[in-house]
Amino acid sequence: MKKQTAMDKNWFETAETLSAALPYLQRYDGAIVVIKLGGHAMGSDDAMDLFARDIVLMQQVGINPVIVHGGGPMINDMLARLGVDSHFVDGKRVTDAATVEVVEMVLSGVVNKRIVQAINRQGGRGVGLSGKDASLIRCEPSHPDLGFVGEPVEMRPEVLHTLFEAGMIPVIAPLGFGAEGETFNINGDTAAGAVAAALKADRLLLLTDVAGVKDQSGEVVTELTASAIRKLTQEGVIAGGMIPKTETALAALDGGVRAAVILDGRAPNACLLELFTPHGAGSMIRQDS
Ligand SMILES: Nc1ncnc2c1ncn2[C@@H]1O[C@H](COP(=O)(O)OP(=O)(O)O)[C@@H](O)[C@H]1O
Ligand SMILES: CC(=O)N[C@@H](CCC(=O)OP(=O)(O)O)C(=O)O
Repeated sequence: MKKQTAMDKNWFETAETLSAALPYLQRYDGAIVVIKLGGHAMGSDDAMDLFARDIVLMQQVGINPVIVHGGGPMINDMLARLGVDSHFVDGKRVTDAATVEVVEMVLSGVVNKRIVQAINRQGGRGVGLSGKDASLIRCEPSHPDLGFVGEPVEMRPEVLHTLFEAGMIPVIAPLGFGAEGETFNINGDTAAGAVAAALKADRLLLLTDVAGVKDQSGEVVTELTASAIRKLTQEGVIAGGMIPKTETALAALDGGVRAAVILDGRAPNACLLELFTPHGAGSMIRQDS
């Protein structure tokens, strides 16, 4: 069989690849796949359309896709336009009362609706919501120094099952609510992991701007166990923004997700190649057996 590459834009339109994909289509029938789309992985409108086409195709073949998005760069732009200073501690934005208003405006507004519209343009029915809707994500403060940064503590995923049954595709902005009615800003990876665990998802796909988790020599490792991740982190090979991503993957596995995959969201058909080909895409992380 010809090895498919991420450059094959019309991957699912050829009979050869479709027949190779058949066993995978059957395997994933009815599966729940949570996809985290980070701000850096959101490209031009054309790239967004290709991403949305993959998501709609997944749904058409029987998968229940859920998108959890980020939008850090878009929040940065808006804060800069408003003259509000912002900084990060350990990958999380220190979020005061003024900042959380802007975060909600940007994530639940422009970013969320851009994704919803892209899905709808491809013939799907995207429904935008945040962790506030239907009490999906209740949070507690993540750390006293971070202000309104939330850690998910209670999930109510029923609304997502209702949307699946209605044939709709949930698109979730990473915001939550607190016991006192506060709005919390949640790191996008953390929110995706919490949603995936609450749904006991079959796959958590973390889309980013690198091909996967790289080892000491800079090669992408296609299969990783939880203990291999811990070793690479201790050795400093996994660093920076990859640390919260791999931590999210491990927490999701502990929460009952079958496997998490870190892959390049900018590559055409990335999600389809991961799900429907023998070689997959990116780095797949599983529990130690
Ligand atoms: N071992 C590693 N393998 C791959 N990427 C790594 C590794 N260690 C650190 N990184 C960095 O992590 C980045 C991804 O994290 P981040 O920029 O936060 O992604 P996103 O904005 O998509 O959430 C990569 O672009 C890369 O620079
Ligand atoms: C607490 C925290 O840091 N929240 C993030 C939420 C958006 C996000 O995670 O966006 P990416 O996935 O594009 O990085 C923020 O304010 O930037």
